[in-house]
Amino acid sequence: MEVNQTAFVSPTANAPYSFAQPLPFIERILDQVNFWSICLTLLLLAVTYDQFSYKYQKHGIVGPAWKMPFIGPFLESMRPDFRKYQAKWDSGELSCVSVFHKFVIIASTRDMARKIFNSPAYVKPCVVDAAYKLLRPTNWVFLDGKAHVDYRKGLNGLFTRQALEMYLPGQEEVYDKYFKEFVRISQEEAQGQPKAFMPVFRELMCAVSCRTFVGHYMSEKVVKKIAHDYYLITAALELVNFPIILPFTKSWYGKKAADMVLDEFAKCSAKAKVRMAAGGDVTCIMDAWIKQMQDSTKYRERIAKGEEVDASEKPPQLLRDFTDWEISQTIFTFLFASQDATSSACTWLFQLMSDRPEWLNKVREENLRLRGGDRNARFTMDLLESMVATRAVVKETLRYRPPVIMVPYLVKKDFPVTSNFTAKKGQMIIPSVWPATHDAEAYPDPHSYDPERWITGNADEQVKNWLVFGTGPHYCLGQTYAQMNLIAMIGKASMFLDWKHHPTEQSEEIEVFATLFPKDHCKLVFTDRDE
Ligand code: HEM
Repeated sequence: MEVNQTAFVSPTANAPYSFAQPLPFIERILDQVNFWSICLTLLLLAVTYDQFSYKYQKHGIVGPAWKMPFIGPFLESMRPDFRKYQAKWDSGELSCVSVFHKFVIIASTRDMARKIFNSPAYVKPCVVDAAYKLLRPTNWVFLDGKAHVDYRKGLNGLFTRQALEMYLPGQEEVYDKYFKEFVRISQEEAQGQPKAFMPVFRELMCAVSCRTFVGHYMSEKVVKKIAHDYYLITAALELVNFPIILPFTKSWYGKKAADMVLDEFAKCSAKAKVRMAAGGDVTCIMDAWIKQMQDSTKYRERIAKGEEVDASEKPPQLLRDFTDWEISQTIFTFLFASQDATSSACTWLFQLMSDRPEWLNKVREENLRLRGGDRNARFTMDLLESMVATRAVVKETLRYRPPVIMVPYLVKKDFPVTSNFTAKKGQMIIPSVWPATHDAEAYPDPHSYDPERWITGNADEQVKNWLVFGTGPHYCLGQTYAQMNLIAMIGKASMFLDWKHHPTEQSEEIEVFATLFPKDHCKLVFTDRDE
């Protein structure tokens, strides 16, 4: 055959080609393949992978045998049930759940919790999933190692005894106003009937925090708006959220509320800078911080000019200048850290004091006695620090109903938690607080409320179990402030108010709304107390 070498065809390409015939059974399968069967197969493979990955990660610790495909107990975590947490703590010193892509390890015992709090080489706080989005990933609380230690050092000066004393008048002003409001709400709005006061306490705590953090730079109207919208932020704080923020979901509303709060704090910062530069006195945390920055700048300028500056004039911490936005982010972490925890403690305190009138009487007697019988004598640190019964009542409330029951951490490198279990990088690991504060060895009869253990007992010696404010490099920065504030509040309330708790079947049941609250939200009636 003659081959035309100039033709654009190749003999092989032109050759008739026939597919090899598949085996009959493969032919039958191929006949049945369609879009849906491919999808179903992929889904089954993904479910199998999800289950096996969970089983593999769980190796060596307690947890459900299988997980609900992909979402795990996500729906349950949207309605947290305290009894389920308790069941988890009781199930073993390490247990687990897997929600979406996140494998979560729960450490129950005191020693296991302490080990995690004190292992900064392996873990760093992650608060909860949504926190990165609300507080912003650049926020200082997510700093790690030396960067965190250095940043925190710059904030320590805001919580010294001397600094806390300067914030007391602002706090007292808020209590004066809100105690009148409690009586008005009970008598006018509720017409003398029991009313759930938990939302009012949340507003009170938000107002106290805002006054302490940003003084009078924020109007009362804005404080009320923040107190109201803060609910949306708390509601967004589920342990693990849907991975992206979808419009009109809790995370979406929470983020909008957080943006509003950040904007307001940034405005306060701008105002505080002007006032402090003009020589204003320190009335709040923002003032104290900005003053330190401005003092540092002045000191540096003097040194740069070659001036001889006496060592005593050097500010205790030399700070750089922070922008309004940076200041706002940091002040927001204070509100974020305090709002739910102090509201929880405040609600339980009012409930417990009414239910234990013998302790309320001791608090009242102590507060009047230490003020020389004059209930109008103002707060001082000396006064607050000299209270024995009032301190015991606050400490016992925090032990009996620790507001923060667990603190989520992120594993940043493989962490050999026990000899047969290693938490893997990227997993969440959660030291628990509740079991440590309800440990019968440290606190005999742990489920009874007994402030006496802080007076004649040895509760103060149980430092290893006192995890209410965490421990390790991230322990609560505001712990002294928080306790002093609660002592001041309940002491003053005892002298100016009478209140009656109307218990319901749910008063002793615990609701988890980021922190712990009585399920019926604490039904009270307030009346004025005569001198
Ligand atoms: C009863 C009230 C409070 C409780 C029970 C509480 C509890 C806690 C706990 C358990 C932690 C985690 C500690 C850790 O990971 O080791 C924490 C951290 C923190 N708390 Fe509090 N807190 C309270 C009030 C406050 C207040 C009023 C402020 C601020 C004024 C505050 C500021 C902070 C900050 C900034 C952190 C993070 C510290 C860091 O990462 O270095 N807290 N708190």
